[in-house]
Amino acid sequence: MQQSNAAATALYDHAGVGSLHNAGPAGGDAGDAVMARWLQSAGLQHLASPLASTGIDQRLLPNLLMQGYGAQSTEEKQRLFKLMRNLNINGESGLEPYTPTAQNSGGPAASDGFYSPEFRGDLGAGLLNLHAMDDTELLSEHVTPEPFEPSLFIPGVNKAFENDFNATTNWQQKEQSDADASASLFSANEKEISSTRENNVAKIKVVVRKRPLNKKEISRKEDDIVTVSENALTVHEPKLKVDLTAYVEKHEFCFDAVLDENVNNDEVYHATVEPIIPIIFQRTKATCFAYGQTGSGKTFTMQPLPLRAAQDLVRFLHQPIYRNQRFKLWLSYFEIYVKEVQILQTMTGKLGLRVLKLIKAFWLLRSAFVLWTMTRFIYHFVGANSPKCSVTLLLAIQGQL
Ligand SMILES: Nc1ncnc2c1ncn2[C@@H]1O[C@H](COP(=O)(O)OP(=O)(O)OP(=O)(O)O)[C@@H](O)[C@H]1O
Repeated sequence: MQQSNAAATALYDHAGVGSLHNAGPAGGDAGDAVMARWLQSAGLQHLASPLASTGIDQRLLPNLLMQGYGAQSTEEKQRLFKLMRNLNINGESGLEPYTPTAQNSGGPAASDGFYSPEFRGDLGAGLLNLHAMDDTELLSEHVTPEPFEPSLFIPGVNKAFENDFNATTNWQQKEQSDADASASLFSANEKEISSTRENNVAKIKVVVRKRPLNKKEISRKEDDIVTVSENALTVHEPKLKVDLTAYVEKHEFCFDAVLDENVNNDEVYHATVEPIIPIIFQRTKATCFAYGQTGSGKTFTMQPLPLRAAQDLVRFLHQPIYRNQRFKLWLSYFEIYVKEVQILQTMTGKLGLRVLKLIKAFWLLRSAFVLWTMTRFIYHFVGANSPKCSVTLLLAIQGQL
């Protein structure tokens, strides 16, 4: 490596005195000599003479080399690749940046040379500097979690969403109170915050749940390629460079919440459905659905949610504040299979409540069936081409879209 750097430096130095690139399109003796020394440094001197005899524009030679011109074996191609990388095309190796010398300042401009943008452009087609690639290009934009509006009636129920909201608004309140202790100003500010809150209520909350590797995947010794941190998950995608070295490309995605493989179904309920139950009592519509590849855990995740939601709904209906508001509980099951919607059962009022208690035992089986068909439907129309990933998306929607 040391050797090839030295050769690259030689090539670089010669650029200043008009050797390789200043030799013009037809090349020159000095340019040939530098090229030969450079190739020799990697034990590839045998590639120099065929190239020199071609009469090809010297500036195209590195590009041709990278395309395999002259090199026979994979090992030779790999050596060429390393050699080219050490040329510091992107200014990232140990070489100093090119500064035009007094000698060349009067001659052809540096921009015409080996390191010129024009030349780099030529190299670009054949030389892909993977080390210079910026993985962050693949990062999604940072998404600031937007909470649901907490219920006005049942403080404390919207724990998860309220925590999110408090995190974003606490600093505003603190700054304001520090700056001005005046109660009237504070209350004006509170009004402002409250109106901002009303205008900025997120209508959709997206939660991702990662499932653990299953027995089959473990027995096949598959890697767990998803890691979770706070509200982001990273997919570690194994890839191969052009020189066949393995590397891992990271793709990071942000969501309102990301639940790792250790969370239980109760925690899923707390993070997704529980906060939207009180919202229903504000006469707002709420929906929760799951999306994900087959086997990613949609049924496992969704199955316990309707029962938990029904328990909370009944509990709310019995609270004094709602008891006299003539709320009706109306349950219906329907199956969506391909293009057909079939209503399985509908119940209203007190009958609904009574039947709800009776069917508790059958609830799990029935909801699993309905959710299974629903998710199959969603998968069929939306997810057929999605990449394999062991995560389930839970979309908790409040209000009318
Ligand atoms: N978080 C989890 N923890 C433990 N096991 C899980 C988890 N999520 C899913 N599983 C298991 O993974 C398997 C597949 O899950 P599930 O049937 O829910 O997937 P699915 O997305 O509904 O698949 P399909 O779309 O084919 O119906 C099941 O055996 C389930 O028990």
